[in-house]
Amino acid sequence: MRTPVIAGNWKLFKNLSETRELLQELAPRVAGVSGVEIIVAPVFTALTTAVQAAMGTTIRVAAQDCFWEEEGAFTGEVAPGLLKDAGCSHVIIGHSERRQYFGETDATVNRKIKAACAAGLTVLFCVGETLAEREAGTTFTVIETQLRTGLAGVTAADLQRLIIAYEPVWAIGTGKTASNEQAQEVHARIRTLLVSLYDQAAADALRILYGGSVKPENIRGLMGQQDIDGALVGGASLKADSFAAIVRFQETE
Ligand SMILES: O=C(CO)COP(=O)(O)O
Repeated sequence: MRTPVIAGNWKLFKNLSETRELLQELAPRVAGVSGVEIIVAPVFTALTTAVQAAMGTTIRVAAQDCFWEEEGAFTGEVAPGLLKDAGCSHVIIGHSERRQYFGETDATVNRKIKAACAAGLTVLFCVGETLAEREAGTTFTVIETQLRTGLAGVTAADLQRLIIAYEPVWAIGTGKTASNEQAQEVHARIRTLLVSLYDQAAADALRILYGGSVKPENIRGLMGQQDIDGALVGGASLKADSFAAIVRFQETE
């Protein structure tokens, strides 16, 4: 049985007081939910505030990116060990917005994943195709390359520190969710690839989240799919009510 994961990627939203406020609103709304891992990913400057606000709850805190070196002359970067030191348990790596706007490549994603695992963080490794790639019929080729390169040198032991998030770029912030079937198809193929890269047991244990316009209204259908083990939520994670409703997907009608 894979424990579902519901993660909120707050992107570049929420200052310190808003971070505190959102977590104070969220905590009572998700208290008592068992069997779901809950993660929020605020901006770097709000991480320690979030860690403090989440103390005593089951909510875990993720960073939205990290660097691959632990220290050195790398102005502006944040090391995985520093995230751990700040109280983060998770880090998002390879989000399509970093690939699109900040020059993230499969090779840098790979270095970051290995460094984050070595620092003892759990990685939310994002993959996904653009609309042009889907329309050209290359969805799975693109994702396979992202996975093969991203996971190069990632050991079976490291894999236990990994969660994959499939986020079709065309579904992010557009209100267009992949259909349950479209998402399931890609998730199943990701799992099959993991069997060939590792083994059946490792692939069976790994959580694969879906991301892209996830809302309280569509989470249940997505979670009903065999290979969908949770969600990476953007917009709907910025409000306590909608994020809590997604976390409580087992209870919605
Ligand atoms: O990018 C996402 C999460 O990382 C998805 O964002 P939306 O839920 O706003 O589409």
